[in-house]
Amino acid sequence: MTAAHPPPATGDYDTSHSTAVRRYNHTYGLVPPAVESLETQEARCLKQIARREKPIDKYLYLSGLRNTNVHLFYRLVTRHLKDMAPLIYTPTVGEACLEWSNNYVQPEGMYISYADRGHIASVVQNWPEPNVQITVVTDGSRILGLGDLGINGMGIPVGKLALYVACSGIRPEATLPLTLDLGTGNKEYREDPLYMGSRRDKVTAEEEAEFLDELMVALTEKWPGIVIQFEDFKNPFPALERYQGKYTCFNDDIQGTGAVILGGIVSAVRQSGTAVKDQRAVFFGAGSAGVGVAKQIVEYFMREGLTEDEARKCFWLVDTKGLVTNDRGDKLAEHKVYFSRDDNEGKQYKTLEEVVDHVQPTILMGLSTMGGAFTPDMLTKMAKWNDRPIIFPLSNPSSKSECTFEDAIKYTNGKCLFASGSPFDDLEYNGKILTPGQGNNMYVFPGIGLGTILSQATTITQTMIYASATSLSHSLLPNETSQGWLYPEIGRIRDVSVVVAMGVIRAAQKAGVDREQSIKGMGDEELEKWVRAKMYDPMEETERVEKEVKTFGMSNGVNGTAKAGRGSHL
Ligand SMILES: NC(=O)C1=CN([C@@H]2O[C@H](COP(=O)(O)OP(=O)(O)OC[C@H]3O[C@@H](n4cnc5c(N)ncnc54)[C@H](O)[C@@H]3O)[C@@H](O)[C@H]2O)C=CC1
Ligand SMILES: CC(=O)C(=O)O
Ligand SMILES: [Mg+2]
Repeated sequence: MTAAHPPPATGDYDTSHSTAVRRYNHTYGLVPPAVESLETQEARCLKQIARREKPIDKYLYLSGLRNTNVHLFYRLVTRHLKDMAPLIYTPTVGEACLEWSNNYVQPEGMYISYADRGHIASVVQNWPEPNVQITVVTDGSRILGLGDLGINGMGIPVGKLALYVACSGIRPEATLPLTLDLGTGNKEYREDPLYMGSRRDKVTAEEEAEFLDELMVALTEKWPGIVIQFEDFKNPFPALERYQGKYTCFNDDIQGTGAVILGGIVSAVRQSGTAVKDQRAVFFGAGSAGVGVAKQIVEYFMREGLTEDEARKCFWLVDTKGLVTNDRGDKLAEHKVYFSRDDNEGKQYKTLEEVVDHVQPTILMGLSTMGGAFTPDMLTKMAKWNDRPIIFPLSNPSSKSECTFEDAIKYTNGKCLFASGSPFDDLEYNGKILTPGQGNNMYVFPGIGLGTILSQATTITQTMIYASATSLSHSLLPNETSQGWLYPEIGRIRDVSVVVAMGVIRAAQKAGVDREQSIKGMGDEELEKWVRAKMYDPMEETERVEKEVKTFGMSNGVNGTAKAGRGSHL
């Protein structure tokens, strides 16, 4: 390659490109001669996936595909999302993270180490894509329910951003998977010769805060307006508080999860037949997700007419030490204080069983990382106390789910309203096929990101997050509602993301944090068209490049240098 001809990007190797495009991109002769239809390409991929037995091998094949033919990867994922999401996201991404250093083949994102402090900006400069619009950043300290995986957590930013591209049409090259190498509390990794992160213990909270301050400046100076999504940090509350009014950022585990579960709970409460004021929710897990979800539902209960105190009192949070109470004797982490109970009359409830018996809840929510914690006995009791108990085992991946769909149905005699964080298969029960809901933030974060980018919002307000939840609940189609579904069919997620993005845009406009002037006066129909037109569609990519090369190539001669097909992370 000469300096005048930068090396082809992965999108340029697409076998659907015509000879003219291949000549233009200097890939002629670098791929097999046949010019293939999208159907032929897809058939080959599906065959290769089917040939592999283990989900992790399918994951590795798909990673390879994304890195060699990015648009084909996204064509496959968008057209087969129900089958592909469990492979590129939870549960398989959990296994991919556990084995990240062992399976490493190629760079797929950016790593910034604690040793880089003082010159983070210069590391950020190395990212080869000029127009990044969104990043998902983790320090790997709480990857799904799998604990501190250090830099092996990179699978999560990569997976979440793949969903951004597939589900809300953000262009692949506008995404930056970012993993902070701040040490790991995982001794096994630190001693593993193949582990690819720093072999030091986790930095302190103060050291991390200082590091993040520098990172936020570096990211926003390089890419003004960049949306920053915090993901899978062990204690993300302080950073969210510090940055949410200052940068265009949100925390997916607190806010995205809060919104997605709120979206499902609105339908579940309606179907449960129990009035909002009579709802009693036991939350197993009082961390980022537990508190984030509970707070979001408090807001909903208040909009339904309860006072804040009445709404707050509908929640009983349980952590490793039992029911969170004022007089438990330990110093509560700040984020738990809001829900701490004062009506326990001096009695402490140490286990989930005790709390469940004490409260007799209408809602049982699991965000604890404790697989199997919802026992048959608890599920049976939930069905005894309620016509339609709400059972949401939300921990990921599947091995951490507080119960399976099968157990929830079996022990509640098919009565429960169910959603889990990771997918479960449909189930036949009493001659009927039952479909489980997937209460996973993947239903909202793509729309939150897209709406924020398109409205050019300066910050992501609580009203924008709330709007994502209500938009999600409104996105259910009549045939989905009539079957009692709590979440839309997963294959429709691109349409759902449009609805969510529109809700987010409207909320940004109302809050006055938007900067995109051209859409201010648009009605809903016009706005929807505008949003859809802005979305990357991998199905149209071949044609788009073809046209671009025809126009651009002719005016620049055959050896043009525009990277018409660029689209990889790197
Ligand atoms: N479905 C979804 O969209 C989402 C699911 N999650 C899942 O929720 C789980 C928790 O995530 P975070 O809240 O961010 O983690 P976290 O570490 O902030 O909180 C975990 C909570 O569970 C409690 N816990 C842990 N072990 C326990 C035990 N043996 N007994 C009682 N309580 C116990 C901890 O005390 C803590 O309150 C993870 O599995 C994660 O994958 C998180 C975000 C989104
Ligand atoms: C889904 C997600 O964000 C989590 O499990 O952490
Ligand atoms: Mg997460």
